Amino acid sequence: MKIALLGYGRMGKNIESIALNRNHTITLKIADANSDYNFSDADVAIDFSVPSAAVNNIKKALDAGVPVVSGTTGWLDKYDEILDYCKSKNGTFLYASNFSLGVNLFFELNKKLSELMAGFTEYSTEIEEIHHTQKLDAPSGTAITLAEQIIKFNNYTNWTLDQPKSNEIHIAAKRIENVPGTHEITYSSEIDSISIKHTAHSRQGFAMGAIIAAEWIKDKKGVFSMKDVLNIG
Ligand SMILES: NC(=O)C1=CN([C@@H]2O[C@H](COP(=O)(O)OP(=O)(O)OC[C@H]3O[C@@H](n4cnc5c(N)ncnc54)[C@H](O)[C@@H]3O)[C@@H](O)[C@H]2O)C=CC1
Ligand SMILES: O=C(O)C1=N[C@H](C(=O)O)C[C@H](O)C1
Repeated sequence: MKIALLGYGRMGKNIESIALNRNHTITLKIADANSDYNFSDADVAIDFSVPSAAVNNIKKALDAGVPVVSGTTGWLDKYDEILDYCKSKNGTFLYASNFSLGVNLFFELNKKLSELMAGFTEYSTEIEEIHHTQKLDAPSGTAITLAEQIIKFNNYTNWTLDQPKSNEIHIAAKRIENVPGTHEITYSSEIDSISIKHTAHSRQGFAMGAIIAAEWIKDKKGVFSMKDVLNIG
C-alpha cells in the first residue's frame, strides 16, 4: 500500500516505521502548510497533524480522490463540514479520537458502565486525562469521546474543564512530561468510588490502529469509524 503521511511528527514517524515493517511504502510526507500536496499514486492518506491543519489536509486528500484516515484531535467542530465534503466528492473518510485497540475496547466498557450507573444519582462522574506537555489541545479527543458516551446514557448535558455544575461532567486535563496517554473515569459517592482506567505504554497502539484502519479503508467508499474496522460494540 502506498501511504501519504499528512503530518510528520511523533505519530507520523511511528506510523512510518510500522508501515515499512508491514511492507507498505511512504510516497508523500507533509510536515507544514507550504508543502507540495502531490498525492500521485497514493492509495491512502493518514493525517496526524495539528488542529489548525487537519481540515485542509483532509480536503486536499479528498480532492485528489485519496481515502483519508485522520487521528488529529482538536478540530471536531468542523466534523460535519468534512462529512459533507467527503460525500460531495464521493470520497472515503475515517476519523477516530483514538486508534488503539485497547482504547476502543475501553470505549465499550465505558458505555456499559455508564448505562449501569445511569439510575444511581448519588454518584458524580469525573474523567481524568494525562498527556505529554507538547500536546496542543485540551481536553484530549479521547476524553471528549468518553464524555459524549456518558452523556448519552446519564443525566449529564455537557462536559467542562472548569468547576462542574450538577449537570456537567468534569474533565481534569493534566500535562506531564513523556506520558503517551492515560484516561480514567471515576464515579464517586460519599460511600465509595468506582474507576476504570486505560494507560497507553507507548504510541505503538495508536500507530498500529491507524495503519490497520488504512489497510481496511483503502478500497472502500463512504464514512467509517473504528467500530467498523474492529467489528466491536
Ligand atoms: N487518534 C489517535 O489515536 C491519536 C491522535 N493523536 C493526535 O494526532 C495529532 C498529532 O500528534 P503528534 O504526532 O503527537 O504531534 P506532533 O506535534 O509531534 O506532530 C504534528 C506534526 O504536524 C505537522 N504540521 C504542522 N503544520 C502542518 C500542516 N499545515 N500540514 C501538515 N502537517 C503540519 C508538524 O510539523 C508536526 O510534524 C494531535 O492532534 C494528537 O492529538 C495523537 C496520538 C494518537
Ligand atoms: O496527543 C496525543 O498524544 C494523543 N492524542 C489523542 C487524544 O487527544 O485523545 C489520543 C491519545 O490519547 C494521544
